[in-house]
Amino acid sequence: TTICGVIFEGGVVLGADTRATSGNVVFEKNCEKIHYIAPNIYCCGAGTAADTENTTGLIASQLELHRLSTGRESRVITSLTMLKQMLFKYQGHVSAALVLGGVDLKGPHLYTVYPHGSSDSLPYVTMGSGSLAAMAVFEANYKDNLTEEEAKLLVKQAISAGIFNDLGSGGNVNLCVIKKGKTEVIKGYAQENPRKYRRPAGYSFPTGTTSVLESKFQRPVSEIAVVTEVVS
Ligand SMILES: C#CCCCC(=O)N[C@@H](Cc1ccccc1)C(=O)N[C@@H](CC(C)C)B(O)O
Repeated sequence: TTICGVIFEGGVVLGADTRATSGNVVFEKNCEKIHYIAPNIYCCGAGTAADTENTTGLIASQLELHRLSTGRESRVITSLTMLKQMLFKYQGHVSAALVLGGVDLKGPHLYTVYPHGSSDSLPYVTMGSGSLAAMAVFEANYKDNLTEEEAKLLVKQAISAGIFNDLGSGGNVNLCVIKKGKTEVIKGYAQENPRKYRRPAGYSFPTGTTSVLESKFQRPVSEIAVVTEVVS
């Protein structure tokens, strides 16, 4: 996996690839790694798919109950505390490495959360097996006060670095742009690995190619038993 996030002048841009692996095999070519936490908070996950999905899903659910109780927009710090306290409780056995981002009344926020429960707050972050390729792009190109378009392009370049240089990453680039009062999930922002040879759309056998002699639903059961005897 290659996941990342960057803070820009109007909010946060999160990015992720779409490959799931099982050893050397591509298990899924187009999977979702940017998870909903709250209307103004999203979270990218690396590690064990089941752990990232269930951890983010549980906190999203708990935050919804919290919003219903307080009547207020969720704060990013609340989701951070809930995520890290759960991961720490499980002493790293829940393998979820997260990039948490959002915008709340205090402004834009971006964090990393590690499987053991530690976290960092930074202007740009990368996680997953492709994080070094992505971080190289950030270290070479990040600057403060990026525009939205600059931020989206930088995140796309960082994820693409993982897609092309890390075997654990691949597929498309998905983005999530979070601003005050507006969140946009962009699936397939970049699709740089098109399928070369698409197999013919369906087979075309003219009707009657294989004539149906009779349907087993018409024959009495006894006859079917006889046929089976002959075969065995
Ligand atoms: C078997 C099986 C399905 C496992 C799918 C599965 O979680 N793959 C993992 C790698 C992994 C981990 C632990 C055990 C096995 C395989 C994977 O692709 N993680 C990516 C992110 C998730 C959200 C898709 B990335 O970090 O590379």
